[in-house]
Parts: sequence; C-alpha cells; structure tokens
Amino acid sequence: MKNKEAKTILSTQHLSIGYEDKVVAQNIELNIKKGELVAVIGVNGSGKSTLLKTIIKELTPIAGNVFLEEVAIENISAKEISEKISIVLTETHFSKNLSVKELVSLGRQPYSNWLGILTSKDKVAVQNALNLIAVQDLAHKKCSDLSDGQLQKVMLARALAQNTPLIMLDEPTTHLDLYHKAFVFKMLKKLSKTTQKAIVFATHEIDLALQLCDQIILVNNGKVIQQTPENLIKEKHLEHLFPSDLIQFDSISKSFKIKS
Ligand SMILES: Nc1ncnc2c1ncn2[C@@H]1O[C@H](COP(=O)(O)OP(=O)(O)OP(=O)(O)O)[C@@H](O)[C@H]1O
Repeated sequence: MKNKEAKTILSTQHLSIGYEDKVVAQNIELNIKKGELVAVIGVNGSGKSTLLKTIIKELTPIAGNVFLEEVAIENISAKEISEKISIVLTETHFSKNLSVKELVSLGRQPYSNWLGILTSKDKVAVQNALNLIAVQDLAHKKCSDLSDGQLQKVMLARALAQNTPLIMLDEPTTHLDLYHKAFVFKMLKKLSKTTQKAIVFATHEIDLALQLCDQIILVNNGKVIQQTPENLIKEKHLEHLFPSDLIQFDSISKSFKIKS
C-alpha cells in the first residue's frame, strides 16, 4: 500500500504544548501513518519529551487537539489509550527481579482480567513478541542479569506484546554503543514494516534518523515541523539547528561535522 493511502494513526491539529507558565511550541500539525518510522529530533530542552507526553495524555494540550485513529484523545479513556499506544521510556519503572518473560507479559495488562491471569491468546502474543525481537533465548533470564542493549530489546518486546497500532519510545538508544544504536534503529525500521505499526521515538541520533526514518518531526525554537528526511535537508532546516560556532550540517553526507 502506498503511504499516501495508508491509514492515519496519529494526528494533531493546531496543537500547542507546554506547562502552566510556559508555552513550549505552538500550532503543531502532525500526520503519522501506519507502518511509518518517525524520529522526533531537536536540541536539549526544545520540547521533544513535552510533545511525547502530550500525545500519550500525560500532559494536557494548551490548545488544539491530538487524535488517535481520528478520535480526539480527550474522548479516549486511559484504558483505551493503553490499547492504542505502548510506551517505552528510558527510565525503567519495573522490578528487575522479573524474568524477561514476566516483563514482556506485563505488556498484556490492558487486556488481562483484574487477577492478571494470562489467557492462551495472551501467551501467544507474548511468545510472538519474544520471537519478533529475537530474545526468546533470554526468556527465563532475570532482567537484572541483562546488558543495557538486551534490556532495551526486551522493553521493545513488551511494547510489541501490548499489540497497539502506535509504539512511542523516549530515547531508545541511550547507553548503547554505535553498533547497537544502529542495530536498534534497523530493528525499529524492520518492525514498522513487518507489523505495519507506527513507531515514533525521540532521539539525539540525528544522523541515523536521517538515514533510516520515513518521517522526521523537528522541534526547534517553539516550532514543530514534520517532513521526510530528504525534504528536511533540501529545505535546509538542519543548517541552523545548532549554534554555528562548533558544528555544521553537511547536506552531501547528510551528517553534522565538527568545524575545524
Ligand atoms: N514540568 C515542567 N514544568 C515547566 N517547564 C518544564 C517542565 N518540564 C520541562 N519543562 C521545560 O520545557 C522545555 C522543554 O523540555 P523537554 O523536556 O520537553 O525538552 P527535550 O527536548 O525533551 O529535552 P532533552 O533533549 O534535554 O531531553 C524546557 O525548557 C524545559 O525546561
């Protein structure tokens, strides 16, 4: 299916984000479709986390609306949101005493009964998620015994077990070496295509994001734009992202260079 015809998973209209005493960005118009891998980039403090938190309804918009599959989030309950968005945060808020399988099973919470008992459908979803991320061999390991890279993958498996049309991640490659950063990026790309889920993640890895993502959301100076990597470069949006005394964007290699 061509992306133009693909179903919109997440959109915003006239959205302004921020806090009681501070507007972080205004007039945000996003449109993210099924199967797209989307990076949210911007300098420190530009508003990436504020945007993600507003989309998952942790923060209330200052103005405008966020829509999930074309329904305004103000009309969607917390339970329904957990069936639409799975969230992977950098900070781990779970007991590392859990085994990998137990952690991935937590992804089924939105669907399980109040006792948290897994049905056979839940068990299949957990096994599928472990297989998709290729962490089935770790299933019985304790999370405390995993490397940061392995834990990162297991967190993704938990998100997949939740089986939502949208997965959102806040800086999923922090603490990883360059090889494992590239590994996670490629895995996200593959997942977005094989599962047709929309995957949106905040990252400081701009060079990798430009190489692999379908769309980029750039948060800069109170403005947010969504473009393909090609258009972002063509329209020179990256040239003035950082103060020009130290680094400059090289549109040929599509990467930032340190000035000599
Ligand atoms: N709870 C809060 N109340 C008021 N202002 C806040 C709050 N949290 C963040 N801010 C401010 O909002 C702005 C955007 O912050 P945000 O954390 O969204 O940036 P970011 O792009 O995610 O940054 P980083 O790359 O450093 O993680 C910053 O100026 C920050 O100081």
